[in-house]
Amino acid sequence: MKLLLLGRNGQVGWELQRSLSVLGEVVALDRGSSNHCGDLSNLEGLARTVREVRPDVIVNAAAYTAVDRAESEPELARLVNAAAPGVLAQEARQLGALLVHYSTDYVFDGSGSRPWTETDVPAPLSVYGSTKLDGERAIAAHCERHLILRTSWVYAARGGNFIRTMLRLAQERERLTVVDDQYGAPTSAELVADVTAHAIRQLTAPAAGRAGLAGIYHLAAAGETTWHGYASHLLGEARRLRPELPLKATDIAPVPSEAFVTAARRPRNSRLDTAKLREAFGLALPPWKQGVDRILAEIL
Ligand SMILES: NC(=O)C1=CN([C@@H]2O[C@H](COP(=O)(O)OP(=O)(O)OC[C@H]3O[C@@H](n4cnc5c(N)ncnc54)[C@H](OP(=O)(O)O)[C@@H]3O)[C@@H](O)[C@H]2O)C=CC1
Ligand SMILES: Cc1cn([C@H]2C[C@H](O)[C@@H](COP(=O)(O)OP(=O)(O)O[C@H]3O[C@@H](C)C(=O)[C@@H](O)[C@H]3O)O2)c(=O)[nH]c1=O
Ligand SMILES: [Mg+2]
Repeated sequence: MKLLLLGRNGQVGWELQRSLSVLGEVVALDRGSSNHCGDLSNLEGLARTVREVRPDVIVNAAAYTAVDRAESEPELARLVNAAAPGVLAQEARQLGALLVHYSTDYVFDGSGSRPWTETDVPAPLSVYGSTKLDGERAIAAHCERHLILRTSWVYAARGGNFIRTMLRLAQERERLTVVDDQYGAPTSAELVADVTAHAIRQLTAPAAGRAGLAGIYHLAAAGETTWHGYASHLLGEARRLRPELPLKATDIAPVPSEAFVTAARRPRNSRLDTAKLREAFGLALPPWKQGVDRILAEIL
């Protein structure tokens, strides 16, 4: 089996280089690759890459993920998050390839407190969320053989994420303010990559009925917290693991969303119901703290 991985240096892309390697030959590209075009803002180049590589599976881990910046750069966000996945879907369909793609809890408006299911109607609050939703729709419209995994609050030992931001801020400031009215589940890039490999294995197995597995699934670690709960847990754990770390922040103040002003609005309810994924693929999803503690041990 031949796999084409786009966005290989992102949080999820980096972990996919590991988890996909047991499935077959992986051609892994980033935007600066010289052998093939891996730049999602170059739609012709992207189509050419798929035609040259002729993969059995395309895994797209590249995306415009700067949530606040997207508010002032909507065209670029839409090109990368919506137009490029549409091109990948058309090319995958031509080849009969499986297209694997990622989306986000930010496609929802965050109303209510019930975990969102795959049949709930998305209504994004931000440019990022809206472009990600358009990407999902472009894929569903052009390529039946797709797997879209909607995940949330992704972190990894490398790359930009909330854990690394909090560890940095806690060394700079005595007091942090963190929102305590947005609920979700921090999910490790490792988990996303491992689940992806399991799902691809099942979707490409010669067994009958695999076609029925295509579609959209919610993938997040088990349990829930708020950004404040997440920050409190990770800084407590950091102190326990490395008492000598110069963490100045002793006060982590919980604040409502209105008190922490950002360019983009974010959903209050980002809980994802993962029953469909667990049942379809026979998987268990670990509690969110398990992955966070593991990555902290790695970072520190
Ligand atoms: N991060 C999160 O919290 C969440 C992410 N997701 C989704 O999961 C997927 C993976 O995200 P994650 O790994 O966390 O994101 P990262 O931001 O860590 O990685 C995204 C990668 O995409 C690359 N990229 C951006 N623009 C282009 C472009 N024009 N051409 C080629 N590559 C490009 C980035 O490269 P560079 O660094 O050079 O810009 C980066 O390597 C995305 O679809 C994202 O929307 C879903 C929910 C939560
Ligand atoms: C840095 C910081 C953030 N916050 C808040 C702002 C926001 O509501 C929340 C998280 O902020 P961040 O900017 O780190 O995270 P954000 O970029 O919103 O993370 C999102 O990224 C995209 C790609 C996704 O798809 C989402 O699932 C989600 O992970 O925490 C504080 O309250 N205090 C702080 O000091
Ligand atoms: Mg961010």
